[in-house]
Amino acid sequence: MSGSACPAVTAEQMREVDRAMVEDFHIELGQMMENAGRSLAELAVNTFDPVRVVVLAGPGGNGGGGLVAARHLANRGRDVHVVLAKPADHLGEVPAHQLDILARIGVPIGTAPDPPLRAAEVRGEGLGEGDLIVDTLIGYSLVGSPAEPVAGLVRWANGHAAPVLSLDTPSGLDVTTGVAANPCVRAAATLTLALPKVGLLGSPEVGRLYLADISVPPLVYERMGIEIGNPFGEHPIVSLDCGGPAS
Ligand SMILES: NC(=O)C1=CN([C@@H]2O[C@H](COP(=O)(O)OP(=O)(O)OC[C@H]3O[C@@H](n4cnc5c(N)ncnc54)[C@H](O)[C@@H]3O)[C@@H](O)[C@H]2O)[C@@H](O)CC1
Ligand SMILES: [K+]
Repeated sequence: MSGSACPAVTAEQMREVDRAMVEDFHIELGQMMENAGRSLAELAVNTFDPVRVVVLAGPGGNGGGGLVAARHLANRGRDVHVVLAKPADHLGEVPAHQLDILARIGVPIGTAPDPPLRAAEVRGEGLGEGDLIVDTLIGYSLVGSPAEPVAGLVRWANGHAAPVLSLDTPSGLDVTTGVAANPCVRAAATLTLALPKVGLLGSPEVGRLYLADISVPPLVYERMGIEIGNPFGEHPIVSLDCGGPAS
């Protein structure tokens, strides 16, 4: 599927999709987040095959998807380290549930600025090209330019040789206008959810663009007058460049 052939939506339209999912169809946020995070982990393994992964997680729905991905990556034998942008008590209810699970299964969790991560870097054990940074700091609810401590994590990610995989959008990129804030994550790949967002198409910060199913019933789109066809007819993750299953 080419990016231009697929209908793209604004943040406002995507928010309406998410509202309809929860309120009209009773598909819970946690279900969508599980789909998002599992697909993110799948893409991370299939595309980057990392040994070590640092998951940067914001307090909202985007970060929640990152915490789900962290669980799946740890289950699949990857050395995962989570860095929260805000203290745990700032997380929304559903992301907080995901964090609780991670703590119970023993995934290391730090809060920015993250002393263990910095100590490892001082010892020369910083991330290299074979490792991966997963960016789930801010999604479609970005307002203005990333503020500290998110901004520091964005700069940290951009300063590493390790590639960055972003969820929904590179953090700092406005999904509607396509304007990249300062700072903005420069992703090697971005997995966006349900439908591409207009601001992602053609943006150099996005890298390779993939699309994941979060189980939106066709009726949601029909009611909004959006014709999407059947992008996930063969696979729950598709590349918007080549149209095939992500490999
Ligand atoms: N809402 C939903 O129903 C779903 C959302 N999902 C994911 O959740 C995202 C949307 O979630 P939310 O609406 O909770 O919000 P986000 O996770 O996009 O971000 C909101 C958080 O970012 C902070 N923030 C915003 N602008 C900032 C700035 N300039 N500097 C520093 N912090 C800033 C806000 O204070 C807030 O804590 C989507 O992009 C998608 O990735 C998916 O998990 C699936 C379903
Ligand atoms: K993001």
